[in-house]
Amino acid sequence: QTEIQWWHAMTGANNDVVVKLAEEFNASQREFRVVPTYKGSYPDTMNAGIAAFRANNAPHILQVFEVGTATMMAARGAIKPVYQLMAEANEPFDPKAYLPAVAGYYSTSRGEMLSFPFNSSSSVMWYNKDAFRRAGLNPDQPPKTWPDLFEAAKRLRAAGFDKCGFSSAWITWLNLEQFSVWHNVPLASRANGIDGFDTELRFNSPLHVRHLQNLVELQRDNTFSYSGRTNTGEGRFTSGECPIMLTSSGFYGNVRANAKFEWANAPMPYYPDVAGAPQNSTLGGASLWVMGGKSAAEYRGVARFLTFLSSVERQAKLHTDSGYLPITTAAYEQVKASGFYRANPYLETPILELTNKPPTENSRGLRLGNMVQMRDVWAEEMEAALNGQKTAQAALDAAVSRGNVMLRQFERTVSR
Ligand SMILES: O=P(O)(O)OC[C@H](O)CO
Repeated sequence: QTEIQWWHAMTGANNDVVVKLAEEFNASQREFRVVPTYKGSYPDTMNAGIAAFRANNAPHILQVFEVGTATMMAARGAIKPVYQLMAEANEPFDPKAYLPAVAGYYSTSRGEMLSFPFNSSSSVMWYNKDAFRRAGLNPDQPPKTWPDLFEAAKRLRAAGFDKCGFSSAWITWLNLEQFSVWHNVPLASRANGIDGFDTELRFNSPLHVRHLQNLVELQRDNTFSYSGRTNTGEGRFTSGECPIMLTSSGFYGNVRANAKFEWANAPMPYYPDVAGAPQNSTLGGASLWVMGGKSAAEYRGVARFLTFLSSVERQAKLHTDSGYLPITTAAYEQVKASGFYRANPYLETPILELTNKPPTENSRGLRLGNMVQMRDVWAEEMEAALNGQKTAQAALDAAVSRGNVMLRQFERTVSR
């Protein structure tokens, strides 16, 4: 049997999904064996994959979150483009089968899909309906705007959620990246880097500063409570500590398994005085990158596995089990036709956000080199504001200028 190593970053209910998919594939044929291995958070998994490639012992398949896309795309020798892999192995593969937002994210400007969409998400607002009742808030009318959310969070705090009125996982994803896209303001020039690596960061605008300043002020009495740079703080929602948590739609599996209260989700909030908001959201989650330098037999196995993952039934199930998106049009249509969303409307929230309006230059997506490292710098600066060490303006100015230096470093690396 030829072994196919699959490194991933999924925990809890989503780890179960990954393990089950590998088991099903292994049971469906005898030639190949897919071995999934959890390698830590998204940044850790990506770093482990890159380090292993340098040491000549990369896995065959590496799950990389959306922020690693530009880096992986530029790492030409290190990866085997998926469109090429599938063509060489004579496996059917049609980029047009995917939802346009999904295909666009992982394709070159020539329409070549370089990685395989697996778990695409968008960010939503999860909320605890029981907590809303306790605070005298209508559980069927979640806040739509940031000012409404702040008011609701104050009421929740006063009703006993004194450690956390609301919180956000992935601080930069929700409060800089999706925030910019949702408000149709640039995170960076050149369509957020999609039109070229010669892009400059733009998120120190008055709107961005106002939002961070609001978080800083609300944090003084725990109306807002910081939950870190990745998704490790999400458990504060399921434990009941934070009654509102902004994070991925892919949190669904863990919410369903662990929350002991009635819950729902709703679209991300927006500032109502921003013309055109809400715009549309952009893609989160991850895709599968096939690593370079493997044998023809191994690549045949990888291609077979990707075909296995492409079945409409399997994609529909991945969506309804995990809250990640139905990434193909066929899977979405199948789930819609089954009436599933009538009973589970919260699984459609991220799709409605993504397709809320036709995308603009500011909302097609993001493609920034060195973004994994940049996110740490952005978060560090936001933390400095939240800790009272810097003003919101100074923090975002520093995040932008430090980030621009990293963008120029990346540009020099790719043009070499
Ligand atoms: O929790 P996920 O898998 O939807 O990922 C969230 C963000 O996209 C990470 O950058």
